[in-house]
Amino acid sequence: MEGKKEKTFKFVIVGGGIAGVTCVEQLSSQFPSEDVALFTAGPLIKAVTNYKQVSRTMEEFDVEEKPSSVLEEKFPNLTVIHSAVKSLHTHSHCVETADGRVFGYKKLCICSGARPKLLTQENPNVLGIRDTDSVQVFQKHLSKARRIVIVGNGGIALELVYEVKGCEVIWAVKDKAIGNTFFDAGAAQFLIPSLEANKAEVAGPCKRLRYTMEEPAPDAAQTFTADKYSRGQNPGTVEPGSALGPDWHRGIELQGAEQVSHRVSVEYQCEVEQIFTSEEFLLSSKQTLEADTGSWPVYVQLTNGKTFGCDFVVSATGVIPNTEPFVHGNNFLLADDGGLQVDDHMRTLQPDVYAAGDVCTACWEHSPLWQQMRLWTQARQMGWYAGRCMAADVLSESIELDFCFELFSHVTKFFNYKVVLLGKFNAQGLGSDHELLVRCTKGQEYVKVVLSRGRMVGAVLIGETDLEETFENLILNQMDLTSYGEELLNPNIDIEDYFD
Ligand SMILES: Cc1cc2nc3c(=O)[nH]c(=O)nc-3n(C[C@H](O)[C@H](O)[C@H](O)COP(=O)(O)OP(=O)(O)OC[C@H]3O[C@@H](n4cnc5c(N)ncnc54)[C@H](O)[C@@H]3O)c2cc1C
Ligand SMILES: NC(=O)c1ccc[n+]([C@@H]2O[C@H](COP(=O)([O-])OP(=O)(O)OC[C@H]3O[C@@H](n4cnc5c(N)ncnc54)[C@H](O)[C@@H]3O)[C@@H](O)[C@H]2O)c1
Repeated sequence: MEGKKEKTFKFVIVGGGIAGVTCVEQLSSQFPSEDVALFTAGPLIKAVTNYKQVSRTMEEFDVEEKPSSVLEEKFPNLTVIHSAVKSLHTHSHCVETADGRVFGYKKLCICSGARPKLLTQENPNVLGIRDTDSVQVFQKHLSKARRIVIVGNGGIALELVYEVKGCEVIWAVKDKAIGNTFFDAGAAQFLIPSLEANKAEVAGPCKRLRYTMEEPAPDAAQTFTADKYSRGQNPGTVEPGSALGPDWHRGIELQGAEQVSHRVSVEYQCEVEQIFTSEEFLLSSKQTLEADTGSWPVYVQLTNGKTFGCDFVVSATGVIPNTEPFVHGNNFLLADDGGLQVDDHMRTLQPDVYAAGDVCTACWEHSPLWQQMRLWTQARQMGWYAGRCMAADVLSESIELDFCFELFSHVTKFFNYKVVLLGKFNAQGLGSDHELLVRCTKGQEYVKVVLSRGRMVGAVLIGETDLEETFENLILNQMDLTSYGEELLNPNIDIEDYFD
């Protein structure tokens, strides 16, 4: 470390995403006379607004991207430092920023998020989507594209295959069914017709989290231009911005160069064998191209033997936690997924260093009905709980693991259907020790319940089922449902009244 310590803060939080901002809000309001600092790479922060607890574990909120001055105005004890943290020195309790300044901390919370785990870093035509910058790049490429290949079967791929128009989409998935990260083959079958149909122009009513940006106006067609929100504001930085979130594509023009509305072909059970530039492809041109003539900027060879030329590839293949600046020279434990391991008080292995959100991996013994997924809701919950744990440590108080970690719940939207996931919604970790009850009305709803030893342990609800609160209660109270059998999903029974 080169510089001299400029100042020591009682609390330092790194990262202006949902986890970091929530942690800052918690600490700044609980300790109004202590110095709190937020270090963040970008000029904007993410703020949770209109927060509403809709049931015991489900919550709704909007997310807004705002200038950090909004936070400083709200909390006079907060200083926002717009520089990335370059290194952490846990022995001397200080951090060094990219512009060479050094600051001390008493307690530190790392909320540096994650970045796309790209199939390759080498090819400029392989894109990831994470923050506003990466959407600009994606949008610019898409506007000239006739065909793209999307690889991955999780949240981003599901959103893109539904939203992108004016361009042919080849969707390569490892699994037998689409959307494997979020649901099973039955739900996938329910959703597939939506991919084939022309999208309804106006979104139907749907309760879910909403994501907004300060400008431009909501619902206006949105085209990002290079001078706004761009790296140009932060010359020379390569740090990732905060993750986009729910409804990020709303109002953004995701239009390719063609007039087709929606053309998606799914390649199941395959991975990417190799990616070629056009030059490499010419040199190695032993492969037969699928449905094709002409030349493309990039070629994707899949493990099913097919090779597609396309304008660009979207690597929607998960994330890697941003741990690099913090681990060097320190003794952190990293989990298999690359996250900083934290215990049930969000503490890392290093004294006075906590972590929350996408950068961390929850390594406490989980409740049998909860699992970590790198989601907006969990980033908020972890940031808030980390703040409370830091406060409890300072005040030498004890604190119990928050109730939100008791039951996994996620409310989102795919293919314009409301999707609610509860508990072990995909029977995760249950082996054969479970049974499934399914009710499906084509085009309307898909309801799946996971039962283990007669108790409900998980559910997938697609459509406006209005079953989420009742099922949440049944999962939480672990009532023996054996005697109800399949009646549990009988559409002629008002289940809410039944269990009242
Ligand atoms: C396209 C997309 C759609 C999504 N949709 C949903 C959804 O519908 N529902 C849902 O629940 N979740 C969704 N997610 C996931 C959700 O957005 C993330 O899980 C969540 O935002 C993570 O928040 P975070 O604060 O942990 O990290 P981030 O939002 O990644 O924030 C990290 C912050 O740390 C800063 N930073 C990084 N390194 C440094 C450093 N060295 N020094 C200083 N600052 C640093 C970054 O600039 C950033 O401000 C989506 C994600 C993406 C990418
Ligand atoms: N509505 C939502 O809840 C929502 C929407 C978008 C994104 N997100 C979140 O944003 C983050 C990023 O989204 P994402 O879709 O990239 O991640 P994800 O974790 O949701 O899905 C990653 C997918 O990529 C596949 N994969 C991984 N490596 C691969 C490889 N080498 N080849 C082929 N497939 C591979 C995985 O099997 C998985 O299907 C995630 O944390 C996700 O939960 C959530």
